[in-house]
Amino acid sequence: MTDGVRATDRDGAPPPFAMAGGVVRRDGREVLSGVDLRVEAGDVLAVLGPNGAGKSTLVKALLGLVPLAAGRTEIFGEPPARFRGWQRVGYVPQRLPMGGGVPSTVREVVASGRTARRSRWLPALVTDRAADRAAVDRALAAVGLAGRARDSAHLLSGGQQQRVLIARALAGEPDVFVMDEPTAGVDAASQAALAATLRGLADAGRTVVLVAHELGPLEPLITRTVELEHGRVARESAPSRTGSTTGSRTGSAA
Ligand SMILES: Nc1ncnc2c1ncn2[C@@H]1O[C@H](COP(=O)(O)OP(=O)(O)OP(=O)(O)O)[C@@H](O)[C@H]1O
Repeated sequence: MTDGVRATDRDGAPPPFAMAGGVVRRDGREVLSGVDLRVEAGDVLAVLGPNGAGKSTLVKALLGLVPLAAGRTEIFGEPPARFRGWQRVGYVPQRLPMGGGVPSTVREVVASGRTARRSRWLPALVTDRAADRAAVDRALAAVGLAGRARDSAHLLSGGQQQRVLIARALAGEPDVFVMDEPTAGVDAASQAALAATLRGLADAGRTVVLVAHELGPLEPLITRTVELEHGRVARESAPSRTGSTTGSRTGSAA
């Protein structure tokens, strides 16, 4: 492989994410320093590291939500600015964004995960609307919030809001999930439920990138880990599908 960005997988398809020499500066300070990272289809990758190491910045940069000051990154072979397949990517941010002062119900937030699947120009067909409703119902059930669908999302606890955001991503039925600390502030039972959901996604061949401080019950699902320190990849390991670590190395990710 000569170029971390351009290389393709065995089928010739570009990988979900490929970053080469990624640098991000915030307030004139380098918070991501020359990160090389390829995420292959089917990876369940955990991005680990201490507070402030750059984990959230890395996943936002992979998605093009923060610009690179140097280096390159691609989503399914396209730079984020040219990428058009957003229905293939589900992002679970750390917090529920506060939108415009209009309270949204849990169902409305989860249903917004379907938006990228719809045409901007054509009205939704009746069959599309039925598929949307069914996907939203499945997503709500998967995170145990079916009974809270009509509640205001902003009045839920932090852990429940996190589950709403996970459901929003599930509702979009994407190929790739990017989750920023999906277990932060979530009780043990909800973490176990999330682990079961992730197991289903992994078994279905979905790609998952998740940021975590502690893996907890998610640990057995993780196929790769990347550990950041001070904005650099300090360690990379490749635990097996069953979660036991098969190897690790120190240095920059390839
Ligand atoms: N919008 C911003 N403006 C300025 N600095 C920022 C901004 N966002 C993040 N930073 C800084 O970038 C560095 C990396 O932050 P980031 O949130 O990516 O780390 P993290 O590893 O995800 O931390 P945590 O585990 O606490 O969420 C930190 O020093 C942080 O203060």
